[in-house]
Amino acid sequence: MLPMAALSLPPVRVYCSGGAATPNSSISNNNLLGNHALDAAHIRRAAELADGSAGFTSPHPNFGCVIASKSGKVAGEGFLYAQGTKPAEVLAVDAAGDFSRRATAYLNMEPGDCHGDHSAVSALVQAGIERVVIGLRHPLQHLRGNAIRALRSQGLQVDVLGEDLNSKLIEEARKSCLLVNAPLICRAASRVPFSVLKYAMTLDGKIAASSGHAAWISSKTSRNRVFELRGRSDAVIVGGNTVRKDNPRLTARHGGGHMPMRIVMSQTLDLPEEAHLWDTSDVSTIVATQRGARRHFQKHLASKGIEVVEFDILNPREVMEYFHDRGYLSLLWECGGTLAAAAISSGVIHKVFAFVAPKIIGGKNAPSPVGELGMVEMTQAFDLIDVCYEQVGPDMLISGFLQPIPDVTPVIPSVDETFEIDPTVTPYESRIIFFYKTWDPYGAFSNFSPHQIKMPDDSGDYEPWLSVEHYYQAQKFVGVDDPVAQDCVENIKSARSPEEAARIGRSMQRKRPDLVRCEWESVKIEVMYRALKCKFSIYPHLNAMLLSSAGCVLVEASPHDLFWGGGRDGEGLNYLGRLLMQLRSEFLGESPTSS
Ligand SMILES: NC(=O)C1=CN([C@@H]2O[C@H](COP(=O)(O)OP(=O)(O)OC[C@H]3O[C@@H](n4cnc5c(N)ncnc54)[C@H](OP(=O)(O)O)[C@@H]3O)[C@@H](O)[C@H]2O)C=CC1
Ligand SMILES: Nc1c(N[C@@H]2O[C@H](COP(=O)(O)O)[C@@H](O)[C@H]2O)[nH]c(=O)[nH]c1=O
Repeated sequence: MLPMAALSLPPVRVYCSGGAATPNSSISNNNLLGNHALDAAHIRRAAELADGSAGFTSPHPNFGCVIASKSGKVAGEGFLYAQGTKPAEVLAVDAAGDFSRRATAYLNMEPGDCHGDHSAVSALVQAGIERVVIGLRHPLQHLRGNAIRALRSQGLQVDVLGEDLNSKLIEEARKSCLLVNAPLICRAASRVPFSVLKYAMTLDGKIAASSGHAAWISSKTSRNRVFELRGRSDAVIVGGNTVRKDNPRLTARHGGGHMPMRIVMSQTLDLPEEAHLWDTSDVSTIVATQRGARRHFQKHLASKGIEVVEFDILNPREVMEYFHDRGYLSLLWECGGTLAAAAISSGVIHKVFAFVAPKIIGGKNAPSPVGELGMVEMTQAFDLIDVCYEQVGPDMLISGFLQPIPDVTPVIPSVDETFEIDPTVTPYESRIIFFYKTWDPYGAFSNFSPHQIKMPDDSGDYEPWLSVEHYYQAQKFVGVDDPVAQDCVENIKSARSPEEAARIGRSMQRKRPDLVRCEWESVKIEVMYRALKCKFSIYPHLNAMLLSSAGCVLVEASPHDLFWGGGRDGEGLNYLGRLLMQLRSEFLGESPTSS
């Protein structure tokens, strides 16, 4: 896990995703702290907890929860480990047990019950929580205010920082909540993924020698820290020249954690035939290029399993908008100064991590971290915000925001607020319903939504599966007479999140295609249909959501999965959307062909 200094929070480490607090918790003496101080301290702790899965799972909205008894003592804690795992609130009330009665729950962020099952809200209500203190309203428009309203309607007192509670201490606590979900907030407001530019430079401001040699400027300790930063990202990006000069791997070698994808931006596509990035056995690579660039080389990359995405104009903003639509939350730029300058100029970089090594290399033509920005006076320089200084081994790490974390309150009104402004606006009604990420409206249509299903095994006994994705991925290897395939089924089954299940299934399929059952291509649609039918039969609220979409075309907005998804420009087959529509017709008693 990345030390909390990366978020400017106190350096508290969290090792488990749920658990009872130690009896001599430091936040226990109500007499010493005023009410605001106590609220602020517990909210800060919830924010620390929320960061607990960083580096272990792919980036997702971060939730932490602290349950404190009347005396102010911590009775239970929890955090969301991964998308699709138990909500922080459920873990915390479980850990607190009977101490939850009449207790106060502290949440760094309003729960985003995106699947209509309100499990976080229900857990708090059923546990007998009396008061809920919330650090931040949910930044996503379609979720903002829903849980707060639901809790209040159940008679719980809800205090939101900055609305119901105001003071300097509260403001500081709220800041920790903003920091721990900065990627989500920045993404929601700017419609591009949260982007961090990271570089290592010498004391005289060079990122390589004049020859282009750069290994290594920063110390091993700093480079280990970079592995952790990579583990917190959906993808790492470099420019074509860094591939040519460094032949990087860009993997997160921090020990069993989340592995980001690799993205190369190259206009010319004049890239080496062989490169570490073309080895996709552990993690995939996407090359973003100019439309029409070196088609034969595109074919060469495709033959190695590299996805090539063509852009009419290859600039950082277009590329970032594309990856936003593809669901990416957080990206790490590890490019040289040329691409870094283009990215800063187009306003897509939110944060900078600069490792400064106490070395001098000199060199008139040695590259620097940021190329031409067109500024002529020092007064034009960008001032970083919320700057942190930290010594890492012999190096100094300076980090800060290039843009302030947006205040989502006035920018993104809730659905209710929108409706109050313009009653003709019905945000959920459109002829086509796109769904993709589970936190999107209609995210429950995704196979990654955390809804357990029960499916019959070979002998007809019903077995539980944590999600449709778990079941679907495992079916690829079921019945194959090889211990590796059988292990893989078990690993998928016990994967903690749908994303992890997908990663295990896809990577095994890529590495060992011989272990995939031979009839898979002809049965996979049927497998998916049965799993979906179970999911939408056993959860009444999902069934209602599906039926409420009658009349709308359902499209899984996956730009890269051209079989189950709709593709970037509608070129995908959208089999997931089709199956859901078929199922909807079946539930409505219409003939499946009518949809
Ligand atoms: N110390 C450190 O932290 C780091 C050091 N380095 C060092 O930096 C040097 C490379 O620096 P640099 O040449 O700046 O490398 P970049 O990573 O910035 O690559 C530049 C390339 O990015 C591609 N590109 C795609 N779109 C754009 C765009 N819109 N604007 C600009 N470029 C675009 C082009 O590739 P194409 O030509 O293929 O079309 C361009 O040549 C190497 O010596 C490397 O070792 C690199 C990264 C980090
Ligand atoms: N030289 C340099 C860095 N360079 C960055 O790291 C990449 C190499 O990554 P990998 O192949 O995974 O080890 C390289 O292409 C460039 O993006 N990073 C640092 O933290 N410190 C350093 O001194």
